Amino acid sequence: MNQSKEQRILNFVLQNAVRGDPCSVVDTIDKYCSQKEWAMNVGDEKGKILDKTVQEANPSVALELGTYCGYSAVRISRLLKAGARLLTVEFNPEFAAIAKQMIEFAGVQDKVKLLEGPSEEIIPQLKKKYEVDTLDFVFLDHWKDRYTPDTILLQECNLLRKGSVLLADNIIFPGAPDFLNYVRKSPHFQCTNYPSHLEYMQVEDAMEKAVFLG
Ligand SMILES: O=C(NCCc1nnc(-c2ccc3[nH]cnc3c2)[nH]1)c1cc(-c2ccc(F)cc2)cc(O)c1O
Ligand SMILES: [Mg+2]
Repeated sequence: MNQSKEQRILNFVLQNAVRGDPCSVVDTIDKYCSQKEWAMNVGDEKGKILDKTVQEANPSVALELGTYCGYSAVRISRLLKAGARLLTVEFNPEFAAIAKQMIEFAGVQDKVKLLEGPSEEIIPQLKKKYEVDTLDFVFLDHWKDRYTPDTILLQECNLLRKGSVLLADNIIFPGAPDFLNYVRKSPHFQCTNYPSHLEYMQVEDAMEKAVFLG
């Protein structure tokens, strides 16, 4: 049975990156996906916007929706202060299995908890089952038509507090027009747009930051 693209990416990391070094894992995935096979990691150009937003927020508890191979989970967790944690949600069991190995190879498993299942089921469990009070930072990078319902669900579950930072990938490509509409029209969010490019391509893309105002 021939391997999946995600398995090939993991194998390339296991053979070429430095175990326990998150930066080398991130750089090695970028090298593979820019030179060999395109994949939907946030990539280095948008990754730098992600880095700055995470550093500014300096979260104690962060949530990622859409783990995929674990690239942004490794990228985010390498910046977290001691004792801080990232919860990352993945729906697809194959992706989750790859991401688990990627996170362990990078040595960030103590900071990252990978939750397998649909976001609409997991978000309502965060307070009781995963002992979350409120979320300081949320990275939305899952199915683009889930950004809006999940942003509403986060509010309904009282998981956002004044100052919680949402950062959404792919605002232009593949696009999340209803999310953009929702947060920009809402009096509860202060929005900032960050023009960029689709990972590993010269196609226009952007990220949107939406800070919850309470
Ligand atoms: O679909 C994307 N990302 C989503 C993956 C995912 N990984 N996990 C989930 C999940 C996780 C919990 C969920 N709960 C409910 N749905 C869920 C979906 N979704 C995506 C696609 C592209 C893309 C660009 C150009 C193209 F020509 C084709 C594709 C670029 C990107 O940067 C993306 O992020
Ligand atoms: Mg994306």
